[in-house]
Amino acid sequence: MADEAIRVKVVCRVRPLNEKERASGDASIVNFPSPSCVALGQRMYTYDHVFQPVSTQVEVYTTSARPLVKDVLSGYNATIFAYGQTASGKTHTMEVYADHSLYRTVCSV
Ligand SMILES: Nc1ncnc2c1ncn2[C@@H]1O[C@H](COP(=O)(O)OP(=O)(O)OP(=O)(O)O)[C@@H](O)[C@H]1O
Repeated sequence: MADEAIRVKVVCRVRPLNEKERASGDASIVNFPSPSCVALGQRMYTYDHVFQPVSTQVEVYTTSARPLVKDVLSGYNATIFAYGQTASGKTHTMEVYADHSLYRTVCSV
C-alpha cells in the first residue's frame, strides 16, 4: 500500500527513567535496534517511528503532529491520541510545552 494511503500511524515514545526509579537503582531494559523498532529482551516491536528517551517535545511534535495540523488547516479531519500505562508519559507528550522553541514551531505550523 502506498504510504499516503495509510491513514493510521502509530509511534512509540519511551520516557527516561525518573528520579525515583533512578534512586531505587532501576535500569531500563529497552533497546532501540532501529529508528522504528523497540526491543524488550528478545521481543521486538515495530512502529512507524520510535522516540527514544532523549527525544524532545519539538521532535515529537514535528514528526507526529505537525503534518496533521497542516491537514486540519486544509479542511481535513485528524485525531491524535496517546495510549499507555499510567505514568508512561501521555500527558507530558500531549501537553507539555517545555521550551519556547516548540511554541514558535506550533505558531508557525
Ligand atoms: N519524555 C519525558 N521526559 C521527561 N519526563 C517525562 C517524560 N515523559 C513523562 N515524564 C514525566 O513522567 C511523569 C509521568 O508522566 P505523565 O504524567 O505524562 O504520564 P501519564 O501517562 O499521563 O500518566 P497517567 O496515565 O497516570 O495520567 C511526569 O512526572 C512527567 O513529567
